Amino acid sequence: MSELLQIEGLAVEYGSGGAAVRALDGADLAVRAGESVGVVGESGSGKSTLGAAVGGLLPRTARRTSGSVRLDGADVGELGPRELRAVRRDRLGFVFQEPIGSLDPTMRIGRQLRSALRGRTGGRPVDAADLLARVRLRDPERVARAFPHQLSGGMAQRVAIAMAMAARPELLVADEPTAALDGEVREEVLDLVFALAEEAGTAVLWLSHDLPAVARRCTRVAVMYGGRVVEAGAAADVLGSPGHPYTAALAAAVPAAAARGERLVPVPGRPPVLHGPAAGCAFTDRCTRAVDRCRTERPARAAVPGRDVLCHRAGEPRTAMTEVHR
Ligand SMILES: Nc1ncnc2c1ncn2[C@@H]1O[C@H](COP(=O)(O)OP(=O)(O)OP(=O)(O)O)[C@@H](O)[C@H]1O
Repeated sequence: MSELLQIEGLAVEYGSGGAAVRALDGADLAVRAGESVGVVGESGSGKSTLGAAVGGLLPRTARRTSGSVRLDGADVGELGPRELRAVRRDRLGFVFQEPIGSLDPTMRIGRQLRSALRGRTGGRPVDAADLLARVRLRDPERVARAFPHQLSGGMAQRVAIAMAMAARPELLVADEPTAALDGEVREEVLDLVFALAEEAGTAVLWLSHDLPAVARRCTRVAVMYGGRVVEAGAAADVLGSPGHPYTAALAAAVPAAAARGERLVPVPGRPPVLHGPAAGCAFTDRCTRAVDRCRTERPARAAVPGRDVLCHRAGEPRTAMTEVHR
């Protein structure tokens, strides 16, 4: 399968001068057509910046300092505003944490759907109620007549999903789409996202804090730390036998481990805020396996079968890696 999305060595900084925050520090990620990839990491690891860069949606204060984001081989960063708008309209869909933010408070939902989808349905007229029914909203006619403030969070997110998926995009970027929702609604909304994506053959890039939830729904997982993807591979492999000490720590902190009587071990310390390229591995200060070179030498992709791991010690036996955090 060919890569639909290919991110290579992507570095993005917010602001300028010595105070600039380096949100991405050479991130690599590939997504194939139709597959679902979960990107997990603590707050500040760079997930949202990565997602925004995919659609050329970075704010004005952000600057790409190196690397590339390619969609079917074309560098998104090199596109002019018009081409970029066309890519976003025809090939990409976005769903964010706060659906209300992507809806116009002054316009009824039906009208917003029609206006957002004008020119995106291959000449077919936009049937707002039908689109709303497809995201399993009850009484879609009534929802179409409603204003955004009249909807619950879950309903508004379904509307946002309807907008994002109506043109059957090749790639849906879902940035914590359920973080603001309650447990049951959260699962329903996630079910919906993945069902619609599967039906349309849409690849999903899901940015999340929740490693086990991602492992349940995604074929592949990418773990971010300090603005880099430190481990990527098949979901079951990455969670089942982590190759990076940070992934091992995240996996060990999963509540299911507690249910089995194992001790939960959070990662002591805080993630870094970078003001330039990390000299070595950004996880060094929190890593119980760090050696001298971790501090001074940036880890390159290690040769671990079936996955990409950025760790100087990745070639060592996995059992030793997981024991550390138990
Ligand atoms: N608009 C901005 N201006 C300045 N710094 C920013 C901006 N957006 C993000 N950052 C910084 O960039 C780094 C990466 O943030 P980002 O939001 O991409 O991470 P994240 O993993 O998505 O976090 P969260 O899960 O909290 O959304 C952080 O240090 C953050 O403070």
